[in-house]
Amino acid sequence: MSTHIAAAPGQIAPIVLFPGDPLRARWIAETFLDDAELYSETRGMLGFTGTWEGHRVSVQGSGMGQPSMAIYANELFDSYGVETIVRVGSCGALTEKLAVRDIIIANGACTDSGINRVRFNGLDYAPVADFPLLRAAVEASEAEPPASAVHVGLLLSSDQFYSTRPELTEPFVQHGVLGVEMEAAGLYTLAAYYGRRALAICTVSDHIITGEETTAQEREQTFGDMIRIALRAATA
Ligand SMILES: Nc1nc2c(nc(Br)n2[C@@H]2O[C@H](CO)[C@@H](O)[C@H]2O)c(=O)[nH]1
Repeated sequence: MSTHIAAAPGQIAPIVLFPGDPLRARWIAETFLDDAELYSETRGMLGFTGTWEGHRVSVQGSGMGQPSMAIYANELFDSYGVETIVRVGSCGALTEKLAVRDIIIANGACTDSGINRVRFNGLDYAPVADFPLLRAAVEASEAEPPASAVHVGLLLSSDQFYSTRPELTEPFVQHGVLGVEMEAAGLYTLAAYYGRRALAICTVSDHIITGEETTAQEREQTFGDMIRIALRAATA
């Protein structure tokens, strides 16, 4: 057991899919994993382990924002020896190059969070994905193209959902950042610290520029495509 995850040693697989929403973790476990078993529901943040095409895979909710995500990622890496974490989440599109339902495979993640400022004493670290995992995800998306477009690019992991200074995202957009969410940069930093593998794949569920949003049915379809990419990449 760890402070926030009630799993016994060995109950969590080396590969973990990491959605923000615990109910999405349940949906992934029920939809994609055989013999899925609940290993933790501490504070309602659900975690399951099952098998996918013969590989043991776990699904753990991370919660929203880098502080919550970091609690679970630290314990997955440090207390349970997890090797690979793939964040499978949603984000908002920051550019009209993307449409809602598109999928972003994040090669890196910028952040406005204090979490890395503290960690690097005010200097700028570059949180990046594990390259072999990134490459495998791109290859999986090419081998079995999803219904929507796939983009490889940067995310902005913001600490604010209700931004008090929306104009501050402008420089990020001008430097090619594709979407905004709240967890990837912290995950990439922790994976590097522990010498493990991490990747973030996000579906665009809202559009910051156009205000467009996806329907629940569209979200489910696109989310399924993303999970298939994540599973193929993590088990390649
Ligand atoms: N900051 C931010 N986070 C977003 C946005 N759209 C989505 Br989905 N998210 C993600 O969804 C949750 C907030 O609804 C967080 O976990 C974020 O990662 C957005 O437009 N902005």
